[in-house]
Amino acid sequence: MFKNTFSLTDKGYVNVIKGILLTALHNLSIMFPVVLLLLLASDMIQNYLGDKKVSISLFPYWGVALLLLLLIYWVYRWTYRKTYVAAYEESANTRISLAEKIRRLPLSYFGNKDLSDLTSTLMDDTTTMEHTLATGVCELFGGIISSAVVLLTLFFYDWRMSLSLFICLPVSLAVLAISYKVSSSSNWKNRHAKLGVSEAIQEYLENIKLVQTSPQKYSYRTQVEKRIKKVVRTSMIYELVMGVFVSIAYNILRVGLGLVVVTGSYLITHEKIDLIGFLLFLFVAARIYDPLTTVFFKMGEFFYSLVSASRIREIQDYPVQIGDSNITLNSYDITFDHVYFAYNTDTVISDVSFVAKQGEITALVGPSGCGKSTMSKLASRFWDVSKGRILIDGKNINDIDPETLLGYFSIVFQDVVLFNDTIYNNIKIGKKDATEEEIITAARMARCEDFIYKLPHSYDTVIGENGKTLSGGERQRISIARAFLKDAPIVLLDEATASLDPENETLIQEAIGKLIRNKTVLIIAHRLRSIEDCDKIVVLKAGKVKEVGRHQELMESNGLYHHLFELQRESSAWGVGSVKQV
Ligand SMILES: Nc1ncnc2c1ncn2[C@@H]1O[C@H](COP(=O)(O)OP(=O)(O)OP(=O)(O)O)[C@@H](O)[C@H]1O
Repeated sequence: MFKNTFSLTDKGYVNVIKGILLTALHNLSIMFPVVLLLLLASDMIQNYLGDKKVSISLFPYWGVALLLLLLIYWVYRWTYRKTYVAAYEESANTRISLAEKIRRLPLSYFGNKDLSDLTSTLMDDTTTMEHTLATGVCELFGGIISSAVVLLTLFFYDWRMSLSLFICLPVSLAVLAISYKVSSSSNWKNRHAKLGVSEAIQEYLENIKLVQTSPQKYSYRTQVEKRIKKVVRTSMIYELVMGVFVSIAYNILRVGLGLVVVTGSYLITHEKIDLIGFLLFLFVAARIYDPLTTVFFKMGEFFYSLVSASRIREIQDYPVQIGDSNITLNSYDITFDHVYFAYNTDTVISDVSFVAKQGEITALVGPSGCGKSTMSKLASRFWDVSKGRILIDGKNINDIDPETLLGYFSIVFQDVVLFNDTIYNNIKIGKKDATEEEIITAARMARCEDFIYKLPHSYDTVIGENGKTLSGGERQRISIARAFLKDAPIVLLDEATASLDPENETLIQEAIGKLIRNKTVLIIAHRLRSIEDCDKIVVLKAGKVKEVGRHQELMESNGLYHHLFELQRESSAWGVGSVKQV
């Protein structure tokens, strides 16, 4: 429960428990000097009030004080290391485990999540937890334990005064518990408002070119400003709610001291305790809640961190796609067997059945939005089918571990993803243990060398965030080089040559011809001319198979394919000049 609440790793949980116990020990150790002072004061007063006035030797007190100083220093050092160092370690471990988990999450998870939301969990939420673990959690629970130990000890000394002191602690903690319930919704609202700002700023920056040229640019800025103001508003409400409750809880705690004075005075007047005993109790009582009162004022932060913990937990608990990693595939026909799929509730693929055979090129064509890319993503288990089966080598891909399955695929998508790294490393992603020679050969086959050698450091040139220093065609060629390097038995090409100029397109198509020899190839291309020679063409419309056949058969059947082909033929004759002529 505790581990879950703070979203701790196994190691972090053990460290936090140690941190709590050490903090309690530290709190108790700092009580010892108070006791020592009280003993000295008691000695002196008794000596002063006694018949024989003998001066007391301070030597033993100095000795004990020195020992206590060493003890406190040692306990503090130990506590500091356990709480702070363990908190930093825990946040590093949490980030690593989250990143690993995010890597294994199905794409369906990202459909409902914004990138800035995930970044915020990885960076902000883990930092919040780090801060709370280092300061709040150990201090709060350590403070409760040390206060309980001292209260218990005081009970043996005088149960009546202890009771008056103790009675306020549970009330005060109850007020804090209520404050948690009451502030919870404003806490979440505040967090959503902050996320809204990150999203708006990210969108603003990503689309800065469009924003600058748009007549609406001031309205974009106003939207960001509005969201920032919302954060201010929700933060103030949250702080206000917490401020009211925390000050009530704090004052209730302090009422305990007043009750001790009243009870003590009563007991003295009825000669049930002596004055020195009373003063001694009062000194200890005044210090007993010190560790707790510091934490009380951090309660807002503490509750805020619970939201972070629950956001971290949401990712950690999200189910990942499972499957057997020991399954091996020996042949690579892909069979789509009555496949259905919906992204959310809208079905985008309905009852699709066909076979993409090994050694053949199967093309998926159809109007925009008909589900071509979705089919290729289903084949590689980026998403799981809602109904039906996809089989490779007769095995249902849902039974195969996604990473193992992807090992059999080379994929070139329309939207290329590149890392802010060298060209060399960006190509190497295709094959972890590739040799330099293999990388250079793959780059050459994908026609990358034409531009690589023009770059200042050729293969060692760093290409910026998502390859922003390269053109669309150059980026595409790097992703094709990756596919060459991987040389997997199944190849998915989703508009792989879409951003290439005609000269490069022809050259790369030749190279792709070599790449796909004797493999299972699923190709998506809008330009129907480029798939005329495919072994099988599957024509989709609104997520359903309309026609299947070779180019010539489909043209002769005079159906959707024929219609699309004719449309493209007409549009290829179209040019800006033709508008003028109309
Ligand atoms: N991540 C997603 N979440 C929700 N709906 C999606 C998602 N991706 C695609 N869709 C919807 O699914 C349908 C099929 O999309 P898909 O990208 O497969 O079509 P496509 O035929 O490849 O289109 P295009 O030729 O324009 O690339 C479309 O209606 C699209 O709006």
